[in-house]
Amino acid sequence: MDVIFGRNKEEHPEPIKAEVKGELPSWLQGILLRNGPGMHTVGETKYNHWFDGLALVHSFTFKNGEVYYRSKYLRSDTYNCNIEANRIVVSEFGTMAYPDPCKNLFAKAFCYLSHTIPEFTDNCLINIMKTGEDYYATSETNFIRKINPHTLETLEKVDYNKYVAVSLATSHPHYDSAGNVLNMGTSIVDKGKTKYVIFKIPSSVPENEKKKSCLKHLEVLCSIPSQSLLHPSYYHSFGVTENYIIFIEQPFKLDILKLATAYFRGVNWASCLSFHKEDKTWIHLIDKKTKKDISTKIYTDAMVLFHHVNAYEEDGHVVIDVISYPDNSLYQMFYLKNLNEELEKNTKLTAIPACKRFVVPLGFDKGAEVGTNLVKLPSTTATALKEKDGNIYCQPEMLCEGIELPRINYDYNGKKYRYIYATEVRWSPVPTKIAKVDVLTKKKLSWEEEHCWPAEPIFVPSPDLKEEDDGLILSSIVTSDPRKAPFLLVLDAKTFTEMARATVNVDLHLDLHGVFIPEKDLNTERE
Ligand SMILES: CC1=C(/C=C/C(C)=C/C=C/C(C)=C/C=C/C=C(C)/C=C/C=C(C)/C=C/C2=C(C)CCCC2(C)C)C(C)(C)CCC1
Ligand SMILES: [Fe+2]
Repeated sequence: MDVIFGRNKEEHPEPIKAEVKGELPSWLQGILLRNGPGMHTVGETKYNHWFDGLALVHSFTFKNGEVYYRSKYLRSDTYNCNIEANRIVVSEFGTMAYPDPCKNLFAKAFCYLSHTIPEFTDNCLINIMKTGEDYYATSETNFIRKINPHTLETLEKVDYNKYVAVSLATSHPHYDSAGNVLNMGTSIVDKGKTKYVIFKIPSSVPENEKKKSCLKHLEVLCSIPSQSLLHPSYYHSFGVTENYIIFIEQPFKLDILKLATAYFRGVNWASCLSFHKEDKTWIHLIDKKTKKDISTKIYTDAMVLFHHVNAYEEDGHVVIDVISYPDNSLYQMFYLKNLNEELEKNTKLTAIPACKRFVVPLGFDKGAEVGTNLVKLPSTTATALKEKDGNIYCQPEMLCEGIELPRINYDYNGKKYRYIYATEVRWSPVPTKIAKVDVLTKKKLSWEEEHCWPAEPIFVPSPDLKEEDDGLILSSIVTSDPRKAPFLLVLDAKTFTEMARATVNVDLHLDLHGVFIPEKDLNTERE
């Protein structure tokens, strides 16, 4: 399995024509742009964790029935410094790096404080974000990197901190119908406070500032104080509905004192995160109009979640669908020392990922008796019990087990919806299938093929979309058999049958997330 997780991948910056089998609809024109780790060894040094690898951005361009593949390492400051030194000199989440291994601790500290290496990594390997006409590679630090979506060339480095005081920000922003970005980040011990900050990046800039970036007009919408100054919660995504922003404050927390001393203690940042199974998970609903958390305190049992699927309002309730775990074993699973030939044995999750639905009642009867289930939606078995102190305790409904990397038809984001597209996983990090889950009937359709490891499936709506699932699914497929070439799979989203595949004879990397950019959104001047 080293072939898939650990081996450095070659970049292919010049377009390679793929061999298309089947029929691609003529309206499918644009670029599927994806991001993920591609290099885990630099010289003699190796990262510890799969999420540490150097960002390799790749794309499939659809043009008049043909498909072209490209890939290019993000030329981040991190990449450039590492390559120049021929060793890992910039720390990542799971790997603490020391620029000169021969130095003693004091010399190392001096080197660190004198900024001979970039302060924090700009190895943006998780996702792609669109702001206005610009595309950025993103991770979870305060740095994002602009890229050219046509050539995959790396452009300027942007520090969120110039516009909003956050040390961490998610790589799963939301977009409203006008294309404005909504994201959130954590401001750590800033002016004596630790808080979660929700901000908006407009999709356009005033006419007289045409050359400037939308980030210059970033606006803080509101913030939620962290329950603890030195132990803010870790989060990887959040949810939105028409009137609310949903933030789940899980008991998977950062320890700020440990983080601040990690470098000198010789441990990685990941070791400064811990799961407190005795704590509660708080569900915050922030009213978009008042910019405040609703007054009732809502919680559920301790859990860990990375991906929100969707959320919506229905008859005075907020419905929140997430992929959850009973602990943080997912992160442990991706340590490279486990991802070898023995992977199925070494990397066992303690529970398979579960897609759960939480339902929060809004305008409930304040005089209801303690112990009453306040959820009145007939379609769900999720409950919300009123407690003595006025808090509400939510218990979810299980929608489906064994799915991760969820996507939806994004036109239904924040609205009542029916279909989830995701990869299927059981106990180990091997994505065996892609699935379409009908949350109404709980029926599942899936696609699988021997030796195929499918990536996150992306839904592309058809131009004459009438129903939610009128469109295509795009998923890049890595193969574990070296005799079988990888390909980009195109499925009919309704029936989940194969429409076409575009095979490329390259060492395709297993990636994380991405976007499909329809031709109309592509600025052809930059080509
Ligand atoms: C802490 C801190 C810091 C740092 C930071 C960092 C460096 C971060 C990074 C981070 C990161 C970098 C993260 C990542 C994450 C990711 C995730 C969370 C993911 C998830 C995923 C999943 C869920 C998966 C899935 C899959 C695949 C991919 C394949 C196979 C199959 C499966 C499905 C399993 C600083 C210094 C600034 C300061 C402050 C604090
Ligand atoms: Fe993610």
